[in-house]
Amino acid sequence: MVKVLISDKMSPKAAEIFRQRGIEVDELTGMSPEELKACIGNYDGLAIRSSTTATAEIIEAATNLKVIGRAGIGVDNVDIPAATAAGICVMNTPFGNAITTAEHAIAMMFSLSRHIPAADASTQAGKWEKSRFMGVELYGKTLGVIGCGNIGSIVADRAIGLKMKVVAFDPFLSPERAADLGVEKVELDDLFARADYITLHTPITDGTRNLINATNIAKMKDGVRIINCARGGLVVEEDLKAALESGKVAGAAVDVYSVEPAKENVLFSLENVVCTPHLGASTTEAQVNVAIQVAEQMADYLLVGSVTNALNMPSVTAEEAPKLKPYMELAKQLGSFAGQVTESGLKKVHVEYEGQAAGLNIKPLTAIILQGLLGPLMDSVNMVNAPIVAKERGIDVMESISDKADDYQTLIRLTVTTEQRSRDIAGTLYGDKRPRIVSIKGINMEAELGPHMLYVTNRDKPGFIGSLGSLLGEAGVNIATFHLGRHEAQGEAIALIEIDSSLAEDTLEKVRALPHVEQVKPLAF
Ligand SMILES: NC(=O)c1ccc[n+]([C@@H]2O[C@H](COP(=O)([O-])OP(=O)(O)OC[C@H]3O[C@@H](n4cnc5c(N)ncnc54)[C@H](O)[C@@H]3O)[C@@H](O)[C@H]2O)c1
Ligand SMILES: O=C(O)[C@H](O)COP(=O)(O)O
Repeated sequence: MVKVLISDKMSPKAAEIFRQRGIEVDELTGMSPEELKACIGNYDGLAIRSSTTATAEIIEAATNLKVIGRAGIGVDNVDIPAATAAGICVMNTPFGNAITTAEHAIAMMFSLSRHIPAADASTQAGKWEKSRFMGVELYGKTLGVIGCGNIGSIVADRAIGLKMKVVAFDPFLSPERAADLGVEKVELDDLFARADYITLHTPITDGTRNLINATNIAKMKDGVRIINCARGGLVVEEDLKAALESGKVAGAAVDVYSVEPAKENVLFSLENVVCTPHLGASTTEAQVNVAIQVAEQMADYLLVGSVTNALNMPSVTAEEAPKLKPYMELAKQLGSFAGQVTESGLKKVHVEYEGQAAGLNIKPLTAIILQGLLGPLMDSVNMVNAPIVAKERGIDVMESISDKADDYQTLIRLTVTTEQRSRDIAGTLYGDKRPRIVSIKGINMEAELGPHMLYVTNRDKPGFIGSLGSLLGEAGVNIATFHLGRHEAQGEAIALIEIDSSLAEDTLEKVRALPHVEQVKPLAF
């Protein structure tokens, strides 16, 4: 039975959905990394929020893991390259908590402007410090949004509703989208120079880490207020502390920290700082949204093979998954066949999808062809990492589609170019949806591949088939099917033979020694 571990506190909806879909669920929250490492090998899926860190070490121990689902947006707590290398799909729920987080940023902006947390504490302590908590209006102020994606654009929309002027810096924000949102797209230094409030909504990347540092703070307006509901690592906390103490920055509202859980932090106890414990996504609505979404996505992946919101593999809808299934098998066979007969450095791979195959979602099919192709040549290649491995090895991968498939309704043709030669193999599916190989090196044949195959290329001469049959018979090897093809009489010919057991090395040598034989390869599928 498929098993999933929920290792962070999540709406009960997630476990409910897994169980409804016939998946066994354990909810073990608050585990130490050692405890997680000890048990992760039992699970096919891992559902997390931000408290669990899926390190390379955890992933190495996750010998059965197929999917990590993040009930939320940020995946900086998952070692995606390690997951990819291990063939584990990593998915998140990119929209489920966006409104909630944007609302938190707006709430933080108000809290900061009107000192609400400090005023609340003071008032409830019996003081009546009316003059201590003089605030500022948001009306007419300029808000600088850094990162204008899902959350940043909702923040911008709400701020425009509050009659603020919004300027945004985001290298991927198109002028059209900026116009639609009603924001002014600006360069970063311009934003620093103009904003009364700055709110951060980028992921943490090499380009955004430590973005709010002493140098950039110096470019900001005196009395600027900064809101961070994205990731702690965007801010050099010591630099922000110094700027808050000097008054350069009038206030900061902080939901996320460089180290979490933040039991202590240099920003704590400063008069003009408002802090929340990573609450951006913590509303009933958002948590139900992300829990339902992550459980459905993970269950779909584990049970149906559909892929939604994955960060390291192509998407496959639930509707596409059953249609793709037999093609996946065909793609795997084509790739694996080519990989097993390829002996020198791969330079180029061309996959042609013809007829009905041309109408499919071809990305996952190409990925599985590459897995089959590279698998016999290198360790640890899987459908998730195969396209990356191919790119890293400098293998040029080309895909093309054509409505026409000559004699077939549907066809996939794989052409592999090595340092020495080009080889092609094509396959189809008939009504029974079982893959058939219909051409190898341009020689037509029709073969189903079994677990043990023998691939022989030879000159087409009388007597060859008999002597091969006798040799296998004498070696006690039973022939299940025998497929032949040739270019022309006496020309290049191919025999593809399914045998009931693998061949011993000495038998293989005898086959190689038969007259007119050019190449002999045992193949396993
Ligand atoms: N506090 C919370 O609880 C909470 C909740 C949800 C999300 N988040 C954080 O918020 C971040 C943003 O979420 P989102 O859904 O809006 O993501 P998103 O991917 O929709 O938007 C991020 C935007 O940042 C932009 N960007 C990337 N590099 C940039 C750079 N160097 N400078 C400026 N912009 C840059 C991207 O182009 C993109 O438009 C997430 O990565 C996550 O870490 C925090
Ligand atoms: O990236 C996110 O979705 C937020 O940081 C929310 O994190 P959480 O699920 O731990 O609240």
